[in-house]
Amino acid sequence: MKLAVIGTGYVGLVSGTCFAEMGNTVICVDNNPDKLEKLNKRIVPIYEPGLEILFQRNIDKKRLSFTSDLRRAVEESEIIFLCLPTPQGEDGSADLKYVFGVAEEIGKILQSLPNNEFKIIVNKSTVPVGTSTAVRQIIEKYNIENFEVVSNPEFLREGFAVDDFMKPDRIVVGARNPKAFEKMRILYEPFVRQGNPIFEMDPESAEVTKYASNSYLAMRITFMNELANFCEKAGANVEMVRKAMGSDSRIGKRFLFPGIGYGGSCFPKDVNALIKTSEEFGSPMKILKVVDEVNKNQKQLLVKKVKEHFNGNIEGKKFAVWGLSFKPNTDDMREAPSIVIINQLLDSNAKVVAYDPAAMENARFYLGDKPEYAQDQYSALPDADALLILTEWNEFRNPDFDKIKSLLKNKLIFDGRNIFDPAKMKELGFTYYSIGRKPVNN
Ligand SMILES: NC(=O)C1=CN([C@@H]2O[C@H](COP(=O)(O)OP(=O)(O)OC[C@H]3O[C@@H](n4cnc5c(N)ncnc54)[C@H](O)[C@@H]3O)[C@@H](O)[C@H]2O)C=CC1
Ligand SMILES: O=C(O)[C@H]1O[C@H](OP(=O)(O)OP(=O)(O)OC[C@H]2O[C@@H](n3ccc(=O)[nH]c3=O)[C@H](O)[C@@H]2O)[C@H](O)[C@@H](O)[C@@H]1O
Repeated sequence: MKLAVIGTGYVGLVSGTCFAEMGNTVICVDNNPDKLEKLNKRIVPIYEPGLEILFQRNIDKKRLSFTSDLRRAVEESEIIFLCLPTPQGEDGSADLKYVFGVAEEIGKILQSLPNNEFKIIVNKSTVPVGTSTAVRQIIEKYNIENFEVVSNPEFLREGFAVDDFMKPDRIVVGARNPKAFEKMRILYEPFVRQGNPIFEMDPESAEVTKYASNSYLAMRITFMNELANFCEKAGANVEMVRKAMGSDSRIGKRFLFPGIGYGGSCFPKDVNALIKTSEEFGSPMKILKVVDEVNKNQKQLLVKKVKEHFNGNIEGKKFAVWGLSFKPNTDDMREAPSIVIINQLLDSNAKVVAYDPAAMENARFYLGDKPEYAQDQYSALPDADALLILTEWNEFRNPDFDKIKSLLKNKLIFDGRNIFDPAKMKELGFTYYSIGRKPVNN
């Protein structure tokens, strides 16, 4: 099939590349000249494991190309995917200016085209209920009839985006037109060969499914974060509780890891957007307000522990930070807990030397040159008063503890991701704070 992908970010680039991998011809459009320059020089502008090889192969095969020319992309494609940003607006709701702006442009383009071929405009961005209808109305203003707007929310996770896209747990397609359902079925069948379902529904249900899934996962993490804080006070070990809880098949093992609050470009904004839309429809989801509030507090927790350890004064202290991205296997810094934590440390006149395997360039955008950036994990340590672990990159899991001990000023670790075993830390002589477990004092 001939496809266009409008917006070549985390979702657009992965979707476009994976569609091309299945033999489709995909034109990706972006209006960011720097990004386009990189893409056209065959440079993947994001860190996403497994993407590079598919990206290069499909460019070689001439199935994947990049342009700023929206008109050509729309003209040459039967299905047009919108993978545009839907950031949080000032009042918490999703800002739809990118989606509506491109819908207007598509309307104008379709109106000016000589032929009147059936086009499917697929919204893959995360958008509030009713957006597909609004997009339809925008395009209809240009007297276009032979088209359908489909809602096809995306569920990929950064860091696993290629795997998630190639083998999705499920595909959700919201539409009203049987021809559109059929085209979408044909497009997605190669991705669900194992028998995972394609759920066909109305666009409103599809739009709500996306917010429901993200908010539910955010709620689950938040439950575990509150539970962890309680466990710590009550002398229980949240890691033991988590494993035993998760073994109940009704609960499941995944997404029960407590930490320093969920971050990323989606959970925080999507929870807020659902709070806002549910209020607008007069059916407020009160539980999500608590989720958002608890999550904001959780991001403050580690610095609270640090300050308590140093009797409230960390002025002039130096902290080594391992991990900046909002989670491992990505360079994405959007809403990363590290931003809150490092700013708190700096505001208290402490020094920070940080290292991340992939996110240091993006971190500079959010944190500037206020923290120092180290070349590798160990060069962040010399003379630091403590080590803070903010992202659970695999390479931090089994470090050279002797080296850590020799480089740090104090044998002191604050672990925001529970990557070490407290008993081992005791044995190694560290003072060790983690989440939802008793501190280890040495
Ligand atoms: N990042 C993720 O893991 C996931 C994101 N989503 C949703 O997908 C949507 C996109 O998210 P991301 O890919 O993370 O955003 P992103 O910010 O990485 O990418 C968006 C791209 O759209 C481009 N763009 C903006 N206006 C444009 C225009 N008028 N014409 C052409 N290109 C334009 C930007 O330059 C950027 O490259 C959001 O609604 C998000 O909530 C859904 C599932 C997963
Ligand atoms: O809509 C989106 O953008 C995507 O949002 C999340 O994906 P992502 O933000 O890439 O990352 P997650 O793996 O979900 O992690 C989100 C945050 O929750 C935290 N988290 C995750 C799991 C857990 O058990 N505990 C926990 O604190 C992570 O550290 C991270 O800060 C969803 O998992 C995807 O299904 C969805 O498509």
